[in-house]
Amino acid sequence: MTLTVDDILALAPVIPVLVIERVEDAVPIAQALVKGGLFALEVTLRTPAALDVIRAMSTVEGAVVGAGTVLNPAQLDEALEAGARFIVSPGLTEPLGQAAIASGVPFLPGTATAADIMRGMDMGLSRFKFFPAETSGGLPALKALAAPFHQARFCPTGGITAQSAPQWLAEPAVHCVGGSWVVPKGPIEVATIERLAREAAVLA
Ligand SMILES: O=C(O)C(=O)C[C@H](O)[C@H](O)COP(=O)(O)O
Repeated sequence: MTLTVDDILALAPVIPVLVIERVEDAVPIAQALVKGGLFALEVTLRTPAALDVIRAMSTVEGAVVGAGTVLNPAQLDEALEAGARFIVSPGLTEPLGQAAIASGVPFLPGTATAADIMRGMDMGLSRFKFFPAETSGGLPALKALAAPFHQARFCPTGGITAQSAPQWLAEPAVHCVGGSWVVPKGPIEVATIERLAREAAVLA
């Protein structure tokens, strides 16, 4: 099923940002996240295994697997080829933006300033990652940016925690938040991931 960017943002209040080193971890982690109630999974292209992780996670029923840290059209093509159903980028460049729009894939480019958002809107985009959320001024900055851009909606990411997420989610311009806290680095039990996902899925 083809989903729109709004469909993706509405799947759960939190998009887990995943940095997965070992492809054998992909399916158990995706199963735990889906079981916990998080369905849109952002696999960052930060590890050599990432494209195979996207392929493996895409076999898990209920998982909607996307690629993060997509920096250019070549990586966009690789991610799409691996089956990514949405694309997240830390920023917005003209080449990546044009290629993503031409492909039709739901695309969430990073923005941190009014000029970033205006560049995205010039391309016809209105859904953005706000990145890096906490160090770009946090919630006060997002509120100030959202005021003039009332059609824009955001998925703030970067420095957000289970504790701070509810304040972000209470902002009308925020559709969901992204964060790596659901799958912390290092060896971790799938039961813990499922519990963290379950807690994240009911944040509002
Ligand atoms: O990899 C990317 O594409 C990024 O843009 C960065 C990630 O979204 C953040 O690093 C997640 O932030 P934390 O939840 O603070 O770990």
